[in-house]
Amino acid sequence: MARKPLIAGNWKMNLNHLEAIALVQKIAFSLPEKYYAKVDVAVLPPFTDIRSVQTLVDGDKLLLTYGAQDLSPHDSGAYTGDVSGPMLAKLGCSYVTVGHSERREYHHEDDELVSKKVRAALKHGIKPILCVGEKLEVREAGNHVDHCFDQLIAGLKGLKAEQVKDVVVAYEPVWAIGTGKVATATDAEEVGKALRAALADKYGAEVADEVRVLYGGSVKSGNIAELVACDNIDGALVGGASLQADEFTKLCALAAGGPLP
Ligand SMILES: O=C(CO)COP(=O)(O)O
Repeated sequence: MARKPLIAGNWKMNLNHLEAIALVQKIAFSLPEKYYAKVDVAVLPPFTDIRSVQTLVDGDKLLLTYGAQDLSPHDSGAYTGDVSGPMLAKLGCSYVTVGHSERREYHHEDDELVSKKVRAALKHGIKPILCVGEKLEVREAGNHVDHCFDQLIAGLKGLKAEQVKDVVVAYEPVWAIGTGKVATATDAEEVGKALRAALADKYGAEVADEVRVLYGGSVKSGNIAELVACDNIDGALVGGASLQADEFTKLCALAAGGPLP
């Protein structure tokens, strides 16, 4: 089955709402609509920008989608500082990253919490982008596939096969994030293939065939083509390069199979 690639720009803690509007306008201006038939494009701004992005996307009927970088496992209540699935759904979010390595590291999120967040997203019709990936020492010990497998299975805990189809998986080796060190296409495909095999094993071949597996970690216009050419890599979760309109547009066009606009 041909899966439509997804390019999702994880802005992390960058750009205020005015800068967000400017960036989305530039992307919309420079990526002609015809490309969206071949690639899904999403931006994942900080919470404070989402309303502005929603207004722009709705007002100008843009084909670009958007989402958030985190959500609470709870729907509402006394959870100071948190933002819930219903709030994000009301803002029209299509995606939310869950279990990003930066949240696992700086906010001590464990697999149990990650799986609750995955379920919270699905409950409110938002596709979770479940991030998995190993640190350098795990890779050097040769345990990267097992590590990602464990994070995947734990993150999907409690889901029915039908729900798993709506999950996007992102393989992001921690050592490749923001370092300029990209995993080779062979490295990405090795893990992508193993994760899809794990999905087939647990949820059936039909489900495994539908789930998009992205690669993330120093993705740029110069390496996206070889990554999406891999059988089991269906797009990218892009950090730094998603903050520059020209670079992000190029990346999306190349993921769509080109030519450059
Ligand atoms: O963490 C990432 C995306 O979620 C990757 O970040 P970079 O593309 O900046 O390496």
